[in-house]
Amino acid sequence: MTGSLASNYASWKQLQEIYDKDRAKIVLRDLFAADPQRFSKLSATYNSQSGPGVQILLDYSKHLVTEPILQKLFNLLREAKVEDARDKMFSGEHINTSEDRAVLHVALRNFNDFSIKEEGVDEVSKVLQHMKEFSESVRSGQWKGYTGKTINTIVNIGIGGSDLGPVMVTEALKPFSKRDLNAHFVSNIDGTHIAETLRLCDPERTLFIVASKTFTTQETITNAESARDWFLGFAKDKAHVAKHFVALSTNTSAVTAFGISEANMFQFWDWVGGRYSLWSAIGLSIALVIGFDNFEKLLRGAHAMDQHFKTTPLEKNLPAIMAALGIWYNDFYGAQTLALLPYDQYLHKFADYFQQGDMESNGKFITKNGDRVNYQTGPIIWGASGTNGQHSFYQLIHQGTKIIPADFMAPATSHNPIANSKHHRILLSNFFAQPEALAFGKTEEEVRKELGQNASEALVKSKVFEGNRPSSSLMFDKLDPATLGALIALYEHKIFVQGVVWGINSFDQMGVELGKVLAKQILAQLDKSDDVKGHDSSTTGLIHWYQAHRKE
Ligand SMILES: O=P(O)(O)OC[C@H]1O[C@H](O)[C@@H](O)[C@@H](O)[C@@H]1O
Repeated sequence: MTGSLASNYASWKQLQEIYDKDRAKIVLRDLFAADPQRFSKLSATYNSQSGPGVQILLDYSKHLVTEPILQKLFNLLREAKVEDARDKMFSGEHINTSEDRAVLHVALRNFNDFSIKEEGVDEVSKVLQHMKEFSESVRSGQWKGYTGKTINTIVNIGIGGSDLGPVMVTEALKPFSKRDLNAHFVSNIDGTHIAETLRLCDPERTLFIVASKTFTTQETITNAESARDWFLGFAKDKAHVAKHFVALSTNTSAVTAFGISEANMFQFWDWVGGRYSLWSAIGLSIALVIGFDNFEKLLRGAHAMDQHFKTTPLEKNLPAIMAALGIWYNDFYGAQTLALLPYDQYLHKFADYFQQGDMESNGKFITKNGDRVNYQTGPIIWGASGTNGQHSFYQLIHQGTKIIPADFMAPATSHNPIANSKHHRILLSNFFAQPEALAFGKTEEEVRKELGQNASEALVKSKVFEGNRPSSSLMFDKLDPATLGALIALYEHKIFVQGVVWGINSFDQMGVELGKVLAKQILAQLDKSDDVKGHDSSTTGLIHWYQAHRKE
């Protein structure tokens, strides 16, 4: 079986030929010199067609592409039937084939716009209403803890998709937050995480949000049980749990078995993937922190990007353009990674968030048909906010031996225009300078001119920047809820398009399961050295060393 492999497409083969034959000719200095219109040709502006107005500029002119290459990349998307797959997703077809599920995070932010027939979709607005009422009652002080005090701290207990989205979004939208409501996020099973968080909490004024799609995740359930034990150490009476614990889940029976009543449960559905769930009840901590109206703006911003993705021809479709460029580097240039580099401190968790979003979605070597791919699939996602990264890893991006495509992003206006916007102007000058330096570098001739005749050969060589290092630049007005919603949806759909081209299922996560199963087996063997069975000598040796050294 090789029918499902992307490398069989005619356009893939043509792209390979171009790469093999012409890549030495793809030089950004020359391409820009030859065409003064390159920026206007290879940039696109997104204007939201609904919801709060959002504009995003995508400049992709500093990429190692020509117009014919781009055309071939769009041909590839068409050959892979991206538009067809997109329509299937939006109509609720079970495109998550291995789990026989629809993929409908778009339905969570749809506001009854597209017609989608799938069980649960008609309950979305009811859950949103529940989230609205609950978040308003906590924020207004109407909701009281067991001693009649208002809530001043929320603790979201969840991991993976039930943690990273709320963490990233609440950080990104801090300017919209209720500053006197503390928000903490506990994810790691390491007892240090919950212990250090509980030190910051007053049991009379803390609300725990247990966020787990399955409600069986070992880390989350263990952390939630420890939080409940800690709480009952003060409150004593189990009846008080109802005032301090709520659950976000698809699993009603497990939630009630934990002791949280159905009235305090916020439901979602199996067609919401964990890493696509911040739009669902999993976003409750977001609604609590920024208020429901802002949460709704986040959803509306994402929905407007959904409309763009659904209706815009591929050549002007931002997610499709970004997906196409990613494929060019990943599959032809052999790039291993994609760096996400936001020049906005509020986006400092953006790369962490899309590490799961992209890598859990497209880190697959088997196609939906069961073929092993003979090309690269999802990239390694990493990054940090600017300008911090410049003082750490940018050296390698500029002068290292690897090609590292990067997405730079920045707002035109800062939420904190302190010192007369001096900080923001310095920040943005870096945001403009880095992609320029990466693309155009510094030639030997330029270095010699700068250093003068007496400079040693070695010094001259060490200061040469080859350039031709590709990047996108994304700009938006100001980081507000709708803009963030649009940005997240943009990357979600980029991931989707790439998954379709590679022929993989971007919506299961079988790879996460093996580690979980093995850890459970080992947990049962940790007490006695004789119980340690069925492992290789390395694993056995490590467990024995732990057993000989532990002090508790
Ligand atoms: O919300 P849950 O069910 O606790 O899952 C949390 C996480 O578990 C696993 O790591 C994966 O399945 C992730 O996709 C998921 O986000």
